[in-house]
Amino acid sequence: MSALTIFSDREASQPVWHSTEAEAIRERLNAKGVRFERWEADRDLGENPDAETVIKAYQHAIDRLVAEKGYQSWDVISMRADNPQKTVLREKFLSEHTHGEDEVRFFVEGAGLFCLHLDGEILQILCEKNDLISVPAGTPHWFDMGSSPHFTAIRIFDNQEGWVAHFTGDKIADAYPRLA
Ligand SMILES: CSCCC(=O)/C(O)=C/O
Ligand SMILES: [Fe+2]
Ligand code: NI
Repeated sequence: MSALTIFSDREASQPVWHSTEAEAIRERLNAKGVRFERWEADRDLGENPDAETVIKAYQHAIDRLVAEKGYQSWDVISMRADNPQKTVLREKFLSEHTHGEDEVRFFVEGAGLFCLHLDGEILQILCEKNDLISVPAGTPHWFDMGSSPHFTAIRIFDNQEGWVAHFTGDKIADAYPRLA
């Protein structure tokens, strides 16, 4: 179940707000400029879909975002617990970073934890299948796929280069809860 848990960025041991209600999550995130919507990820992708299969199945959703926002490129990130790169990739995304563009992700399988560092708060969003999230450009954030990752997400970019991150060097992520 999608969830939002909010902490102060100075106190990692006690959340100040928590909800699993999609509408409450949406309102709270929208107030911070973060887009959060529940879309329909209803296509059968099989057990371990390749990128082409995922793109083909969700071209209609990509087209909708492109028409709305003029995005220029997209790719698919898919992780499973047996991926030999899982620990390296988990560590990479666990380092606080920013992007020069909105981070737009549509979860079509599984789940992952986005953590945004905004206005003195840490917003932890447990995104799951059906969730569309767009984190504003320049927002410091990290992402935890967990020790047994299982998710597939479509990433949509407003440039041709794809994923480019700027690591902040801040170790704040180490203090906050992770995905089990
Ligand atoms: C669900 S996409 C996660 C990886 C990624 O692209 C990113 O930028 C995390 O912050
Ligand atoms: Fe990111
Ligand atoms: Ni699956």
